[in-house]
Amino acid sequence: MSSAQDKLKQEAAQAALKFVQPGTVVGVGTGSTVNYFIDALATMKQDIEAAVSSSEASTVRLKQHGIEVIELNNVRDLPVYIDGADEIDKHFHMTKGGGGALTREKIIAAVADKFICIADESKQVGRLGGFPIPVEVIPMARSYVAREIVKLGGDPEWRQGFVTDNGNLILDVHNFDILDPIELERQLNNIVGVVTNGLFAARNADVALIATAQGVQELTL
Ligand SMILES: O=C(CO)[C@H](O)[C@H](O)COP(=O)(O)O
Repeated sequence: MSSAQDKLKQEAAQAALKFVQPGTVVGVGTGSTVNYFIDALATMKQDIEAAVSSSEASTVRLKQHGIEVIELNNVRDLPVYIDGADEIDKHFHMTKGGGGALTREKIIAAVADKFICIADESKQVGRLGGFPIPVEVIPMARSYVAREIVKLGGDPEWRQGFVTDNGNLILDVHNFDILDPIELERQLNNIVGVVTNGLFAARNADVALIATAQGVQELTL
């Protein structure tokens, strides 16, 4: 364990186990908090049917634990999706995609009945936007999308050297003044060449498990 924050991430991840329903497929996100969740999920791998994964990295870790990973296209019922966040506000709107897995994360979140967000307390914010908003972009549209984002009031920065699992690029957008996350999510997704963006507002979390020094808080709206 490298830090107090890692310990909190691990506690939030462990608390998510109670939302895993035996005999079902589990949706699994991406990131350091989710890595702890995958390790915890391994202790009950005999009880679940399989997992669907939001990234190649999570797939590797799941398989290392002997957890079967199946294609989302073969899943009809997905009771829960468990994932971290870069920021979460009081409406459970989130910024995600620090790890670049936002598109697959958003797809699985859309399919799942419940989104369980696991995070340490540093991720709680009054207003989204301190963490840059990642935007996944088709490579040939990078410059055009960047110019359109400037018109919306953001400062895009190309995450150079990074390619998503889908073969696309990421623009990290700084300095948005986010008064209405649902509207900004929609506006960004309307730019031609954008695959999706890291605002998870139209589909927010249902439950937030926030780890603090005093224990894990289970929050619902
Ligand atoms: O959206 C994500 C990856 O695309 C992660 O959930 C987010 O970046 C939080 O990561 P971590 O748990 O490492 O703090």
